[in-house]
Amino acid sequence: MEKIIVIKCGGSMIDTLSDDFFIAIKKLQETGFHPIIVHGGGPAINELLENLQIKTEFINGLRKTTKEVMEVVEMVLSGTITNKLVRKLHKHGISSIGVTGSDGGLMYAKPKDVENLGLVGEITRVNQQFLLNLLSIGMVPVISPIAIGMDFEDYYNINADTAAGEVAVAVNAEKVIFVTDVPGVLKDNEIIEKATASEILRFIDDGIISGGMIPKVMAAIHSLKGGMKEAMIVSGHTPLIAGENIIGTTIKRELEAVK
Ligand SMILES: Nc1ncnc2c1ncn2[C@@H]1O[C@H](COP(=O)(O)OP(=O)(O)O)[C@@H](O)[C@H]1O
Ligand SMILES: CC(=O)N[C@@H](CCC(=O)OP(=O)(O)O)C(=O)O
Repeated sequence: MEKIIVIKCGGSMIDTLSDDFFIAIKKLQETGFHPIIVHGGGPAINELLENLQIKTEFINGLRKTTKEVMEVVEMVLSGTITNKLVRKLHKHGISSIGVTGSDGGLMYAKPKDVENLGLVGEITRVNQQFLLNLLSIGMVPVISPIAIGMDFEDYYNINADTAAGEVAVAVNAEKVIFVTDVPGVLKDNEIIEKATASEILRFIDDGIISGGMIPKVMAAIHSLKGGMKEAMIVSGHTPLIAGENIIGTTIKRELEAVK
């Protein structure tokens, strides 16, 4: 299937997404694109953990996930946030369906580093056909980044940027767009409009890119290596289909970027 766009909605801005965002998704569909949404929800998970007085900590941008934390992560991501997004999409006339890694065996994972990160997973397989089937009937899949273990019992917390990158590679997407709370990758408060993978890696080394921006750019680089043409990082307040004038950071493969 052609013209698949993976859109990752960061938890940092899910509650402030404007009608324009959903109108843009509708327009994408009307112009022949097949959007897939992968969502995060870090801030909402933090809030519920705090209310429940469960301690949480991040190691290199990943949440150390005990069994107790995992229950909250699944509750917030696959319960509250997926359904919130699906309702908003339907309100804007977009047929959508919320799925987690368990649905249709969508995403399998193995532990990334049990000792230090507990139930944080590394995706081992994405069921591409399941997603293509949903797209072929005009559905927008809204994916919660929880994956299942090969034993069908364990389940894992996946960083949503990483999940979006893996989904993009699996369905051979044209593009992945990371929608977040900043207007792109910033350097000295200015948006870096275009960058290659190697420039991005240098920005990480130099400390220009840090924290939550790291999994985004790493997922972008992973999907470019997997064959995708370009990845973008944009603000949730930027109209997604402003064509050539879309404001944000575009990351391309090396050869294309120098053209
Ligand atoms: N160079 C950079 N440019 C822009 N944002 C950056 C940069 N380095 C670190 N960040 C941080 O990354 C954050 C976005 O990541 P994150 O908070 O995880 O958002 P989301 O919930 O959308 O995934 C920004 O709010 C900013 O604090
Ligand atoms: C392993 C890991 O860190 N998982 C994330 C999943 C949600 C997420 O990635 O949300 P954002 O996109 O809002 O950051 C977490 O537990 O917060």
